[in-house]
Amino acid sequence: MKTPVRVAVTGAAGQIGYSLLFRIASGEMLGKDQPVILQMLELPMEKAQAALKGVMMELEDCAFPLLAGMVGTDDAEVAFKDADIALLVGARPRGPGMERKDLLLENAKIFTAQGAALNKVASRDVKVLVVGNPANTNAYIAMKSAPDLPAKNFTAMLRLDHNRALSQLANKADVKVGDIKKLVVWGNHSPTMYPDFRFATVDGQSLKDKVNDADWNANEFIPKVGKRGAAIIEARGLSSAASAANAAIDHIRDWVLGSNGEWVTMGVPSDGSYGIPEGIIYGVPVTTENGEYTRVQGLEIDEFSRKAMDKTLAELEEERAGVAHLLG
Ligand SMILES: NC(=O)C1=CN([C@@H]2O[C@H](COP(=O)(O)OP(=O)(O)OC[C@H]3O[C@@H](n4cnc5c(N)ncnc54)[C@H](O)[C@@H]3O)[C@@H](O)[C@H]2O)C=CC1
Ligand SMILES: O=C([O-])CC(=O)C(=O)O
Repeated sequence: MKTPVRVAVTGAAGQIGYSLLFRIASGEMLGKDQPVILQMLELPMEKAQAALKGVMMELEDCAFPLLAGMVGTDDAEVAFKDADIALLVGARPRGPGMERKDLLLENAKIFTAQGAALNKVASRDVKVLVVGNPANTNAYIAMKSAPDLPAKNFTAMLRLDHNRALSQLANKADVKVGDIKKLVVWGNHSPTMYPDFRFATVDGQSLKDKVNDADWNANEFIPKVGKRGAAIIEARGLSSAASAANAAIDHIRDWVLGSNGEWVTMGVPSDGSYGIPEGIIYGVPVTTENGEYTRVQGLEIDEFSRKAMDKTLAELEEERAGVAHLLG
């Protein structure tokens, strides 16, 4: 039997938490032979703690053989103690008519405190995925608040956007979603993101050539992927939860277990490539192996793409400036 992996999940009693925890405990994230200990954080409020207790009772009732232990707490330093993986989900979600950056200042405080707690007590190799919005800038805040941890361990979730783009492309080109390779979503998890299928292939053939519709790309595909979160809120009255949890599982699974040479999109601190200033958490294509991600380098950036990538970068720089005063 393998040593259990400690997985911290914040916002554990929320909608995404409810879709996420059971799948982690069943082995869908780290493998069917990997025991896990769930370390769950919720707000120090009676209602949130009671809801967390209920979730833990249900986890118990599933009798998951891989669930080697559970902790439920309102103290970040307890939740993050020796954590190998930290899924930072807990934050206020947006409602109708809001943009994700409207949540910036409200949610920023959470990520300064949680970054500091991770810095103090988590495993030095902790892999952090920020889901709470605005995800890229929250990941940046957590990273800056954890100076003793490697910056590369802080990532933001662009995988839901990547998966959304895959499905739209599969429909348009009438191909199987699983056959599409080499897709990327550049930038911020916001409507400025740039889903880019210029390099994508299906069975080794160019997907761009197959689609061959620049108007659809610019005027339907890109805005549809960018605004999908809002469309879900409009339809459901609540923001995406099951698909967000699914993307979080995809992100961590690939980071830990490897992507077998396939490209996946992760929001990671920039190394300066593609004209993205160092440190900005920006969606880029990566491959993953042995628990590490490697950027896909050297892709050609044409004029249309440069413009789109600069636009989403400008938004991230604006968000960063908006929280600079919190980072001392
Ligand atoms: N990056 C992405 O692709 C996506 C991000 N999101 C974001 O994920 C976040 C969570 O969404 P939902 O689960 O739908 O919201 P929710 O409101 O159902 O759950 C959030 C939970 O977090 C808890 N919480 C709030 N502050 C906390 C703190 N400081 N520490 C611990 N727990 C805390 C709340 O009590 C609540 O139970 C939101 O910010 C949402 O916008 C949602 C979908 C996709
Ligand atoms: O749109 C939202 O606020 C929730 C989210 O991030 C998404 O579904 O992409």
